[in-house]
Amino acid sequence: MEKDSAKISMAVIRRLPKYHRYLKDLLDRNITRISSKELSKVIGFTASQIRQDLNNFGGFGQQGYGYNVDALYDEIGKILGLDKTYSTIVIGAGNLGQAIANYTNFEKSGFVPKAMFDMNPKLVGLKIRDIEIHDIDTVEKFIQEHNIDIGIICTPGPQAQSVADRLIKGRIKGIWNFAPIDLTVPDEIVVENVHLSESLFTLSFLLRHNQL
Ligand SMILES: NC(=O)c1ccc[n+]([C@@H]2O[C@H](COP(=O)([O-])OP(=O)(O)OC[C@H]3O[C@@H](n4cnc5c(N)ncnc54)[C@H](O)[C@@H]3O)[C@@H](O)[C@H]2O)c1
Repeated sequence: MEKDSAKISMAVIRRLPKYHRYLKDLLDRNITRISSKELSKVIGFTASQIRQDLNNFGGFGQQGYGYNVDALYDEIGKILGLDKTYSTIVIGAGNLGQAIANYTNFEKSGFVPKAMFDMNPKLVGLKIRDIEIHDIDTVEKFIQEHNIDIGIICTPGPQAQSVADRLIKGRIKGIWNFAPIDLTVPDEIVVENVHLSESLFTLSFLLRHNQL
């Protein structure tokens, strides 16, 4: 039986996209069946970790057979919510916002960009691919009228909280935050931060300690 998803640890949830990515790779190589031991070799988690992780969602494996790669890929995709499509908007149409809007792979995974928003009047009215940049003052109305699920914050840090407040007022469901601040949001709003500098500084630490 599937456990209540609220009881599944974030550590397990954070590993699921990696399972999904490796399973896709196996499917691309026409590998349709794999044991937890073999999966462990390719993915780098222990076989017992893999069994434990997947048991959280009902197992999927069969003793003596292993995992059906196709079924497991589909199931993990469903658990991740990738069997649905999401409407997204990008706030901040600068370097990063434009790069995200130009990246068509998110759309292929079901994250459909509906609009961009900026406070700079020189950007308003322009398009990135076919995605129009709107005035930030219209964002709340746009979210409600187009039933937007996810707001992607690509503004500088000092503006990010006020942007998040506007998204929440428009009743956004989730925020993907690229600004280097921790947002304060109500419990029902889901936030996922991508703090690129923290990742870079971790690399810096590893480089430094590698050299000692
Ligand atoms: N560019 C990168 O590779 C990168 C890397 C790491 C982190 N980030 C973070 O991503 C964010 C964006 O970076 P960038 O390089 O794209 O900056 P940028 O200056 O090129 O773009 C920011 C855009 O946000 C707009 N903006 C500012 N305040 C706004 C508001 N209140 N409402 C709507 N729009 C507003 C600006 O007009 C501008 O167009 C920053 O927080 C930055 O720290 C960027």
